[in-house]
Amino acid sequence: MLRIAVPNKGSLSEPASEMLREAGYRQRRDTRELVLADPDNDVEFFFLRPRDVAVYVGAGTVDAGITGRDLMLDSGAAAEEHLPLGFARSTFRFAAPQGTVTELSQIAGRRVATSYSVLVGAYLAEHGVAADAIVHLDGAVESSVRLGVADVIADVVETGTTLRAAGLEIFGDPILLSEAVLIRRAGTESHPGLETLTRRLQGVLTARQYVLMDYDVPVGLVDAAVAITPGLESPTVSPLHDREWAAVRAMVRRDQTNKVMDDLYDVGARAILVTSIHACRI
Ligand SMILES: Nc1ncnc2c1ncn2[C@@H]1O[C@H](COP(=O)(O)OP(=O)(O)OP(=O)(O)O)[C@@H](O)[C@H]1O
Ligand SMILES: O=P(O)(O)OC[C@H]1O[C@H](OP(=O)(O)OP(=O)(O)O)[C@H](O)[C@@H]1O
Ligand SMILES: [Mg+2]
Repeated sequence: MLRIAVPNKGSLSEPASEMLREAGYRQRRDTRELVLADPDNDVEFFFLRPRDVAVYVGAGTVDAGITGRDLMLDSGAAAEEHLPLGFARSTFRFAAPQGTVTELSQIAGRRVATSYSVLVGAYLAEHGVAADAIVHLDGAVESSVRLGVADVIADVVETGTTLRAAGLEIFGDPILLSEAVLIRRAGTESHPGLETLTRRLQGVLTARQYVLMDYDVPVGLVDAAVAITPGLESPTVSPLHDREWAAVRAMVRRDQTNKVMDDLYDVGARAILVTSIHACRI
């Protein structure tokens, strides 16, 4: 039985469960459920605080877990990234009141508030900057400067709305680019069930990232069209009843759909159809 830790709250929780559901696993209906068995798939899910997921994975009491890259690194647990999952993307950055601090070295002698003390401590040490103190807070870190417990913050930034509202401005390079990741215990043999889970999640990622494109093209223009839609391996080219024309089917990146259709039309393709991929195994 594969044991998987899943965030029970916060911004990772809902998309993580949604992705597992799309991958064919049972997920809880009631957000208060802490454990859920999925006997058909020989899997057991443990719903844990996002910050604790890496701790359990590092201790080896669960085989894998979903958490944020930033949370995993901050935990200091013996866990490693197994598969990036493409949601909960954020950057982790320093910020300060407009015009007060503009570069990393100026953190020397100042107080830094953060919920990610380990991550920030390691980053400052690596860059040879000695802060006056790292003030550990649980959340709402953006208010710490106004309330006088810190001079600078280090926090998760997505749209920047929260920072702006607090009158803060980012400075320095991003400390980290984060997203949700599937993690496993560092340096261990992979559980056979983990390989199935990984393939299923990769299938979900592919189905989200790609569409299926079908079109007809004159036989003499197949090579030009296929150069625009090379697919993942090689596109399918089938004869049509009208021997002058061929039908082509290829996977295309979802975010390039319209540009690819324009280019295909320009080389002479017609009847271009786009279909979503419901599920796949690559
Ligand atoms: N606004 C956001 N946009 C994208 N990702 C985010 C955002 N806020 C947090 N995250 C990411 O989500 C993960 C966990 O953060 P989240 O804030 O959900 O946990 P939490 O702070 O424990 O929950 P809560 O804020 O509900 O107490 C981290 O990996 C973080 O980078
Ligand atoms: O750049 P933005 O799009 O504004 O998003 C970033 C904010 O979102 C998260 O806060 P959350 O709501 O999780 O509150 P918390 O700080 O108490 O964890 C994060 O900690 C930032 O404060
Ligand atoms: Mg939060």
